[in-house]
Amino acid sequence: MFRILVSDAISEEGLAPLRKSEQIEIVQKKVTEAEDRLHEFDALLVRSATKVTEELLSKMPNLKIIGRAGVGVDNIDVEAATKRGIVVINAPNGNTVSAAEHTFAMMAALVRHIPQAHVSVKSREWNRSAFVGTELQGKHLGIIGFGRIGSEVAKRARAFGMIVHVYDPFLTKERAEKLGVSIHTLDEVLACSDIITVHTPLTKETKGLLGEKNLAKTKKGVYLINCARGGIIDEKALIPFLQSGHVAGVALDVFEQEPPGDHPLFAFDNVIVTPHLGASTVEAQLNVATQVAEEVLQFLEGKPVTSSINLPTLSKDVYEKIQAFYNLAKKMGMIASQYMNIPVQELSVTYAGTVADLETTYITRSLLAGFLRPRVASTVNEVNAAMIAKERGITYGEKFSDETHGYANCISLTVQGENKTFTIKGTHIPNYGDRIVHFDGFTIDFAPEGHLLYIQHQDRPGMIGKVGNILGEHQVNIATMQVGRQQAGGKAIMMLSLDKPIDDALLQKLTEIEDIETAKRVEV
Ligand SMILES: NC(=O)c1ccc[n+]([C@@H]2O[C@H](COP(=O)([O-])OP(=O)(O)OC[C@H]3O[C@@H](n4cnc5c(N)ncnc54)[C@H](O)[C@@H]3O)[C@@H](O)[C@H]2O)c1
Ligand SMILES: O=C(O)[C@H](O)COP(=O)(O)O
Repeated sequence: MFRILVSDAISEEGLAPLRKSEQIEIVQKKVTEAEDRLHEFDALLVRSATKVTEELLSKMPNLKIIGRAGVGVDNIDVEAATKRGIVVINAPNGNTVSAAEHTFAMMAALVRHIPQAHVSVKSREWNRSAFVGTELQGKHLGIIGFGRIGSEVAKRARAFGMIVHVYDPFLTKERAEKLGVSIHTLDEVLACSDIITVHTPLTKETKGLLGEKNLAKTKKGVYLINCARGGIIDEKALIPFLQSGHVAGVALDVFEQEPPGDHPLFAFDNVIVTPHLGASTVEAQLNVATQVAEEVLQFLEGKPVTSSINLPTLSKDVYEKIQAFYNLAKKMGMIASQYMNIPVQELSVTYAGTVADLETTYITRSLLAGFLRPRVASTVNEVNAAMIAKERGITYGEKFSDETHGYANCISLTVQGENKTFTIKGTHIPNYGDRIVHFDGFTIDFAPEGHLLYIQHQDRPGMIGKVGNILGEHQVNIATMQVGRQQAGGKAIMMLSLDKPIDDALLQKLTEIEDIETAKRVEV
């Protein structure tokens, strides 16, 4: 049973595909109300309210995937999740339009004093002169952060006859031209805008972006809007600019602390606020829930997720193309790790032939995960393999070559250990399977699966028989046996596939056969 904890309000209709599956149990509870079952859950679905901390993750040892039904993942300790091999996905575009529309609603409300007029009329006042506003048409709108939402806001601004100025350090000239905006520096946007709206994620760079220094660069009478993340506009720094009238008004949908409680900004009549409603529409919530549900189903079926925060994004057809190599690489990593059971410094993967034209990053991650798995007690997978390798001082890299050794494709792994370098080469033959075709300097041909027994020996008559006899005496059946040698009478190797694993005593017995130099078990 795949157990999912839904700890924030997520659209029931969007979750329907998950509810239909008999393999899935959905529990809708706050994490604080599900303490007794936290250890059971395979998946956790959240919005922005649930804080997915390292501490929470430590209580959820079975967690495999975190689904964020929305964009921002600043409420999730992604690094801690990655370290645990937990994939984090989000719904990057499900609430874009709703957030852009909410931004515009706040903009109109701000410059036309709608909330204040609403309260006044409901208090039986009829004070029309108190709420004279300004038009949006002809005003200069500064957009800081020109991604999905920022660009949707720009479209609406142009429809309102506004002049749009954009600051986004990652915006390419081509995209700016395509979207019909000109790129400005932050200072230019601050200096020329009548209204400034922020649409960046909350990061180290954007936290306090509109703090005292940059607020001082804005036009007197500027209006500010934050429907992105609390803290991008420094709430404390705002106060003197409101007191002096430099800032004519502020619209906040998000806060540094949510809920904000009794906030000093609420003392200002020209600060209008909403409780993080940017994505709170029927449409947005259906979109994000549907997207997350689809991703979780993909994950459950062992297929690649498409909107992962901590994995390379793979489309379905790319995954189908690389899957055979992804599996081969993982097995090669596992074999190399068990064979080279010594500390290693570097893994070098070379791709040749048809595999070289594919998305090899993912294949390499699979190989790395396979290599680390026999060496790490906790979960190791494509999500955390790179982080674990770095922690263990293992570097890895990819190369490409034309040398396929006569195969249509060839993956070559060279492992650099203390005083030992080991190379293994593998190929995938469609409709036949995976083959290891080179092993530690020997040409050989065996399937990388099952209970393998590697033996290095002197090339003498009768060696194979001696090994076979001892295994037979111990009721260990040989499924396949492949041999390789560098030259007659020299060094040689056997790779046997056994019907069951062998114990230490039998392994020791094999190493005692004359002219046998090494015997190693390898489980794939
Ligand atoms: N209020 C809400 O309910 C609501 C709804 C949806 C999204 N959001 C927030 O809005 C943010 C933006 O959402 P999005 O979908 O447009 O994300 P996005 O990733 O598409 O766009 C973010 C943009 O910010 C830019 N950026 C990053 N760092 C910057 C910096 N230092 N200065 C200027 N620009 C910078 C990026 O280049 C990118 O273009 C999200 O991170 C989320 O926190 C809030
Ligand atoms: O980042 C987002 O998607 C928005 O802030 C929406 O957050 P919510 O899902 O808590 O409404």
